[in-house]
Amino acid sequence: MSDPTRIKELIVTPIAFRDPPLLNSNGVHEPLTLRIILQLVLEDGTVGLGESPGGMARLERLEAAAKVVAGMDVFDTTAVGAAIDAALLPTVPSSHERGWTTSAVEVACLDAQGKLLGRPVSDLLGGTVRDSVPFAAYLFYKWAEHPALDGRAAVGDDWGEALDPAGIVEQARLMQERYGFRSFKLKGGVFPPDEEIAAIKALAEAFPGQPLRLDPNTAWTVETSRYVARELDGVLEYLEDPTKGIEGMAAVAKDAPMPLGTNMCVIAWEHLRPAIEQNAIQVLLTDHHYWGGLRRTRELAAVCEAFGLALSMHSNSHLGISLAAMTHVAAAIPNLDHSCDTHYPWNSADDVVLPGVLEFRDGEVKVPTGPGLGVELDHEALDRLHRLYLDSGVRSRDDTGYMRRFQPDYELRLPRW
Ligand SMILES: O=C([O-])C(=O)C[C@H](O)[C@@H](O)C(=O)[O-]
Ligand SMILES: [Mg+2]
Repeated sequence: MSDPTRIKELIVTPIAFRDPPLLNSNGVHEPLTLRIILQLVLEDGTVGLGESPGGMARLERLEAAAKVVAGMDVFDTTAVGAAIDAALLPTVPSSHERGWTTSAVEVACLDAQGKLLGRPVSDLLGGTVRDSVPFAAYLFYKWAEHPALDGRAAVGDDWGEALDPAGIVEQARLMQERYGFRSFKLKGGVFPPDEEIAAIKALAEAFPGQPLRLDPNTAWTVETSRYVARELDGVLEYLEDPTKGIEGMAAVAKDAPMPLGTNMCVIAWEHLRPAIEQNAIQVLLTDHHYWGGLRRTRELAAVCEAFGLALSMHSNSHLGISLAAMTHVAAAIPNLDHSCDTHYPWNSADDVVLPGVLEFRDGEVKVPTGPGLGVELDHEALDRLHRLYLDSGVRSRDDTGYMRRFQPDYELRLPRW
């Protein structure tokens, strides 16, 4: 007799979807970005959903994971994670890298468990401490459109250009109008620091009292970071990854007047000890996609609480399965001190989940109450975006290479200033 909680198969589907020309310290987002959608099918036909960042390496690892999880019990997530980890170990020495794979599969397991039990994933994480989760508007310098290229016409969007303080304030107003966000993060590291300081000051004037953050993704030296921190004293709730590495961040933190946050220098369990010992960071941006999944993220929150680190949440270009997972875990973490990052407004037009559940009201997403993640797969959208993946030929993210198509002398330099 078949056992309903046994995993029958893991279906791994790479997809591509539209992305605006968002600028960062590495270059510019390409017209298409990649994710991988997981359908974990149980013997009884229950399907658990997962979503992972894309790219060939991640796809191959998830396909390898699919081979080892078949036949395992969906409630045995520790064993599922260990089996995947062991399968990847010979070819993927980095535990952080292996974590991307185990995390995506854990979310699919939890979604399936919730569906079997008729309970939301947040219940499986210990229950909610908030009914809705606050997110920040994620502001980017951006071009008005993807320029015409290789016979392809230019691709515009309804956000417009943002290349100076006025453009950033206008984008923030649109974000607030459309989604009600009450805090703002600016992706920096694009223009000389004084221009980005001016943009933050313009936001502070336009949105008095609303929390602001700036994240140049290590585009600055220690000296430049100290200068920016001084200039933005009293203006930022935290400054994110101004410079590279735990030592560099510790040097900046010594006299920065605001907390420093990271999703770059503390990305694995072994980074916590040196970062805490050196007081390199005061805010950790967690991300269940690489911290081992939703349960490990909950555990990470407890570690942060023990050591007095504040907690925020990182995001990359993502769709609704990830947003649902982020919302469930954020709802279950008592010490979530800051609104979470999300790229969702930039990509939601191409979602793979049916509309109606994940909506931003006053900058918050209500925690889904349906079984599992509470979202339903849009099979038509999945097929369409998988075909787009196959036809596009895009197989990895290359912000720098894409920038060079328009500025051949563009150099990736970190720190740049
Ligand atoms: O907080 C962050 O560092 C990010 O969101 C990383 C992303 O890759 C962001 O820089 C982007 O999408 O360009
Ligand atoms: Mg960051």
